[in-house]
Amino acid sequence: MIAIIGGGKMGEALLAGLLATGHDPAGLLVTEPHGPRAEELRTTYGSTVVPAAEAARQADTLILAIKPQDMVDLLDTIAAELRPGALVVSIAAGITTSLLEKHLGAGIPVVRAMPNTPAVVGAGMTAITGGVHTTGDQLDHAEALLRAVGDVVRVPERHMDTVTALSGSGPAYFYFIAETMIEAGVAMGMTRTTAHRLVTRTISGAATMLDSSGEHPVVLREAVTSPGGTTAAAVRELERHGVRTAFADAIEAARDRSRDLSEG
Ligand SMILES: NC(=O)C1=CN([C@@H]2O[C@H](COP(=O)(O)OP(=O)(O)OC[C@H]3O[C@@H](n4cnc5c(N)ncnc54)[C@H](OP(=O)(O)O)[C@@H]3O)[C@@H](O)[C@H]2O)C=CC1
Ligand SMILES: O=C(O)[C@@H]1CCC=N1
Repeated sequence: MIAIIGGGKMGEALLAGLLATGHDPAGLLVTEPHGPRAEELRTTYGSTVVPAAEAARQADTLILAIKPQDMVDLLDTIAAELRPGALVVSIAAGITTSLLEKHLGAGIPVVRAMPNTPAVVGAGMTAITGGVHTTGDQLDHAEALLRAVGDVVRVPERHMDTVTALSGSGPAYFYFIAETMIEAGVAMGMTRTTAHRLVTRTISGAATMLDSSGEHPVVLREAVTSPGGTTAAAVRELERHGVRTAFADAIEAARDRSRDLSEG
């Protein structure tokens, strides 16, 4: 039995992704304290919604998908209820394996994972790292579970805050770019529907090409940049406005915020 504790944005993305890839709804429990939200998850996914302590008593694998700020209270609630041998996977930004271990008690195997919302369409990117009591088989199990909703990499824990800044928050940066490009098209007189289609397909086409070609993005960008042409004019404006530095600073800020979250 798998329990997803926290039926918010990311908990739902994992739930939807696992169900879409053939997980039996009867083998999935959800914990969600907010009544209307719990009802929505019941009706949309046929989920069984139970309190956290009950989920801990029943599940072999618990996925903790609550806010980092709520984590310590939840760990203290479930610690005494866990089934022997249960694996606890936290997807909370900034929450370290040592904090999980400290509150869950001696010997509990934990995995710190950082997924992203494209998991909902099976195109997630997740990084995982194990705690001191986690065996290779348990890490394999967590990887197999998350692989159902996308790609998975293993990283040393010291990189998890950087992962959070790159791929955890990453989809938001692309939605921000998409939003900005669509608005630019609308400002130039194009219909919102057409601008949306042009931008969406351009982003997904560029991402597919980047992924499948294995080329460095600079090579692909140069292929778009005709001498004396439109792209060169656009890129010069991006550089003039410091967009490269803005991205680097934004990603560092996300990394630093992830570090802060482990301090409560
Ligand atoms: N959103 C994203 O793209 C990603 C998020 N994450 C991580 O996932 C976690 C959840 O984020 P997100 O889904 O965005 O946040 P949300 O606020 O959408 O979801 C959190 C959910 O957990 C519920 N909750 C709060 N306390 C408990 C509890 N004790 N037991 C069970 N459920 C509880 C909340 O209910 P209520 O609102 O009533 O408090 C809410 O529905 C965070 O730790 C975040 O760092 C990781 C990767 C990507
Ligand atoms: O914004 C956040 O804190 C979470 C973690 C990564 C993506 N969303």
